[in-house]
Amino acid sequence: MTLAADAQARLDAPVAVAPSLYESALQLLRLAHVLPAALIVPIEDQTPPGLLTARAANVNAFRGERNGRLRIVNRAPVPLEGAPDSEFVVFRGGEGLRDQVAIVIGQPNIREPVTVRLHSACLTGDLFGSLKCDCGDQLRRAARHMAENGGGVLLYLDQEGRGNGLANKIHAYSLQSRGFDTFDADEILGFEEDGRTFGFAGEMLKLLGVTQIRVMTNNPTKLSALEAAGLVLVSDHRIVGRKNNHNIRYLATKRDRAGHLLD
Ligand SMILES: Nc1nc2c(ncn2[C@@H]2O[C@H](COP(=O)(O)OP(=O)(O)OP(=O)(O)O)[C@@H](O)[C@H]2O)c(=O)[nH]1
Ligand SMILES: [Zn+2]
Repeated sequence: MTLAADAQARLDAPVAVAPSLYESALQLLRLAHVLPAALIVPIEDQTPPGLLTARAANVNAFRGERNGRLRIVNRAPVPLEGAPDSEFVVFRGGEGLRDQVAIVIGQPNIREPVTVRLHSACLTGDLFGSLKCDCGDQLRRAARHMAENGGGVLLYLDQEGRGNGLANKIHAYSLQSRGFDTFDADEILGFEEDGRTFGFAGEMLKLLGVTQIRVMTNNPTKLSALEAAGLVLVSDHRIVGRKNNHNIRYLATKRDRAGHLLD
């Protein structure tokens, strides 16, 4: 909490390896999209009445377990501008019980390699065209590319703010307005460099019958996660948004610190 309240405090803050129980507590808070700051109070005897309890092992296993429970709950055609032959497929039962969406654009042949994009939600960029990132351009360009090139599957993942949630992303933006870069701002708030996982996205593709993929991304972590989920990666290609004065540092930071394949 001190670190979040005073960004400068991190410079000489003592750092120690956290015991695994503490890590589980932080993981629980991250899953709940609140600041990962926990007050640890040992309980001597019995658990006081009225206190919710969760086992550390269950918290640690939560993400992996939930992937196996994903299922399609609804699907319907939704014509999109530039991609009129589109269908929204909603999945439920995964991580955090959040609904996830696959948009099937055109009529991709699922027996052949299918063009796919895993797009992490970005309210500011996707909906309002924020100039701070490249998300809105990437989303629309991916949909258009699929519509014009034999179709594809666009996974719109409920991972706002690289999985930290909207409130924490805007908190991070307030730190960025004081000069911190995108990853340092998250670190000050107590988040990992990038806490997203993509295994469940692989499960979504498999539930749609997709086995071979051409992936539109600059993020190598997405490629390895999809391969680890059992999909055959046939090719990948870059998907870029327009550069401007507001996002140029963000794009360079992703390239230099997170290995994104951006020139
Ligand atoms: N925490 C945090 N999240 C951000 C920030 N800017 C954008 N995001 C989120 O980052 C996610 C997109 O991640 P990016 O790093 O832009 O791209 P990517 O998904 O890793 O890779 P691509 O497939 O190449 O687009 C979205 O969920 C955005 O809401 C930021 O400064 N802080
Ligand atoms: Zn964005």
